[in-house]
Amino acid sequence: MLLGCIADDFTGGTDLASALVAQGIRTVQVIGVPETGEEVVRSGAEAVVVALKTRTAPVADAVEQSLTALRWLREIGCERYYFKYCSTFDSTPAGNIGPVADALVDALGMDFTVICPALPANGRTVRDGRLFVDDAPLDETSMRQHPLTPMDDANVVRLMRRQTGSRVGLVGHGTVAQGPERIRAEFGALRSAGIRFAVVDAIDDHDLLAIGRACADLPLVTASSGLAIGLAETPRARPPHGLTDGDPHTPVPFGGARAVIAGSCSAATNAQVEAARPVYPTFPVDPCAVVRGEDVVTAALRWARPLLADGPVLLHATQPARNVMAAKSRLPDDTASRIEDTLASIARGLVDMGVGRLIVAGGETSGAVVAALGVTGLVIGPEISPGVPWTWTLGTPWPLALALKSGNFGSRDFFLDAWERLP
Ligand SMILES: Nc1ncnc2c1ncn2[C@@H]1O[C@H](COP(=O)(O)OP(=O)(O)O)[C@@H](O)[C@H]1O
Ligand SMILES: O=C(O)[C@@H](O)C(=O)COP(=O)(O)O
Repeated sequence: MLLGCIADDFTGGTDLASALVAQGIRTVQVIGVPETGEEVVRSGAEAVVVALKTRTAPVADAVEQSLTALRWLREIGCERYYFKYCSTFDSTPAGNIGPVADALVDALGMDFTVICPALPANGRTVRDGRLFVDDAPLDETSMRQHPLTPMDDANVVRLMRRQTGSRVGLVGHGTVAQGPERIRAEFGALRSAGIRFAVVDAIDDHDLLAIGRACADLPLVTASSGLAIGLAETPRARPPHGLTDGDPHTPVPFGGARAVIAGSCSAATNAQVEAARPVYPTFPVDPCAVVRGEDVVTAALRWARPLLADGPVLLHATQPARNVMAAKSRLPDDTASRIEDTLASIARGLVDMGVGRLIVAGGETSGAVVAALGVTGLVIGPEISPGVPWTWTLGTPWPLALALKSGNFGSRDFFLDAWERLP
């Protein structure tokens, strides 16, 4: 059975695709909705991830794009669906998780599904409906100061209730710990009581396996990538592989110069920039210069050109989240998207100058960069750290090695060590 996945951003897409590949599921990731499904069907994929950039889009736009993706996935023969959002439930005050989940449930003629953001591999757990990052409630982490999706509440039930008129319930850990049959019975009880969305507690992968089994009859689940471990009917012992492994068309990245572009202001990316700054030549992209309309792209590329032959370069707009919040009232509303455009143009210029191995930090930033590079699909390669694989690009004149890193993923030395995972 073909599993059709809709991811609300591009780093989230590679996170999910990598988790599915690790389950032995042949997975392909496409960027946006392709014109035709022929190539995907021919590839023999068992799962398809459609990566959208809908997390911070206006609600109606996010809903429409997600429904278009669902229609396409149905056309190519999918029978089960997975709406992937962030393990820190990143959303704007108006949505988009609730409205998109409602629209997908309606379109599939369902009346019930799960809300399961837990991702224990990266420290995200849900206890009594509250989302924790390691031991801190979500609203006490740097996510409170996120430039686009500040999270001021850790209670996922409440967050969902803000975003949907549908009824939201909770399956607590006491139930989850009793295993799939008990969870399924609780789903039945909630459903009979008119609950449409059940937020499900999960503390570890054992819980996610049980929840995955309990979801076996649901045509749609909504979750972070965590639930992927519970979805393989029988987890296979195959070694992890990408879509085209063993296929004569497997793209081979040509190598080329190395660069890191960081547009995330999340805590992990700040630490990674700090660790790389003493080691790599570094170009800070100044948000004030961007909003003043200075030609930051030309300046950055002129700076990078003579350095590329000697090793990786780092270009970042990254600043501590508290500084970004403090500057917010002085900068125009479209600052974040102008920075994304700037970083995307820099990425494009770097690739034209011979960069063939590129790390991009930040989900929205990755969306902008991937669009500027004309990438149509990604072949999933080796995992660098949980949720971040190397990928090979499809649709570019030659395959690039691209790592799309979620803002808060990866260890402090990620930018320094990631290259070692490349074949
Ligand atoms: N110094 C800054 N000031 C304001 N916004 C910024 C700054 N640096 C980056 N941004 C914007 O913040 C957003 C970060 O989002 P994203 O790339 O998704 O990172 P993350 O994965 O951490 O959520 C992007 O829109 C980016 O352009
Ligand atoms: O689920 C997750 O945490 C990630 O897959 C993800 O979506 C992170 O988003 P960004 O931090 O915006 O990259």
